[in-house]
Amino acid sequence: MGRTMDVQEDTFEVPETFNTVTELLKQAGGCVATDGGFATQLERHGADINDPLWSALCLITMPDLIRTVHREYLEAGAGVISTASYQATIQGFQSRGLSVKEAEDLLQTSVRIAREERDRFWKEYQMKVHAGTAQAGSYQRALVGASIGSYGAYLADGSEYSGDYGPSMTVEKLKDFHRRRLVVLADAGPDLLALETIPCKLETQAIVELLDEEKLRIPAWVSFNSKDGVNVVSGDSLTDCVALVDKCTRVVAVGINCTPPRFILDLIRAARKVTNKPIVVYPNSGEHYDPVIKQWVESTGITDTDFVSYVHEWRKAGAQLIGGCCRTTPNTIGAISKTLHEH
Ligand code: MET
Ligand SMILES: [Zn+2]
Repeated sequence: MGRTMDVQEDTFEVPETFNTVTELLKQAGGCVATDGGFATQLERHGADINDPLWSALCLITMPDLIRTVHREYLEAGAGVISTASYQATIQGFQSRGLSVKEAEDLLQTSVRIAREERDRFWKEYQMKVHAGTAQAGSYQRALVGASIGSYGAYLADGSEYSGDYGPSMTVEKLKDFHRRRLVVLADAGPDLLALETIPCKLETQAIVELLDEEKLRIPAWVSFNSKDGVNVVSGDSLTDCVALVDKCTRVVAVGINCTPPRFILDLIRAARKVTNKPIVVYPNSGEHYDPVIKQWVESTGITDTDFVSYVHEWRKAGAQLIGGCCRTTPNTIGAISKTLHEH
């Protein structure tokens, strides 16, 4: 009898663990699943987020649903979960009549909820392993990535898919836009800052300068989107953007998100030429987002099975963190996670 079956939850000691991407990848054998479409899954549960705050609206209206979605992705095998803060900005909350303090509290709440769900899930899993009802190694303790959308996501006018911020935009203005949110989210104690759907070089420059200027203790990943498999959506060169990020020691992974799966392989290969940092890819389902009607146009996308058939190629080309973005679900992530465990 090597195991005690009757451990009490309140006395169970969760083993010491890690919180870096490097350790996570080591534990996972070199490649790990991330989560999938967060806003997508809120909508599948019936949340109406057709709103400038998008998924961040649920921080005000349905925090319990945010917990549920995190939980679903953890159960599916996500080794990184991203918070509900993608489109949560102090400016955006203020325009809804909230004070700066209330807005900052909501940003912190997004991290707190994700951490709590991660800790709860991990503790329950450890107890099951201890009791012999779950296999060790089926899950890694997930990292919490504080999601930070681009300036275009805040504008909620589709410019996160065009990268067109107009001729008067500058690096300084973009730094001013991002600065306080980055600091508040980093102070809330996520494992990393997940800068996502970055559409142009100007914003990339702003981000890397800001990460260094603010000397944030929390590392970051920076992820771009593309609509042609060569450049980021603004038309700026992906390799230029990745090379900028590569120089920043606070960046622990770089990648591609919210981009059709068919473009991902070429983008990984291009990125690999200019960085040795771990590559993260979390494509959307391949469906097309129409910013005018603010809807994803169905029937252009691929199924979860098709999606998974790409995973080996992506891994072989150097992707080490693989998940999904808009229109992917816990099913997609479950399938990716299963495939990664088989190899
Ligand atoms: C427009 S990309 C959205 C990324 C965000 N993490 C989400 O899945 O909701
Ligand atoms: Zn997306």
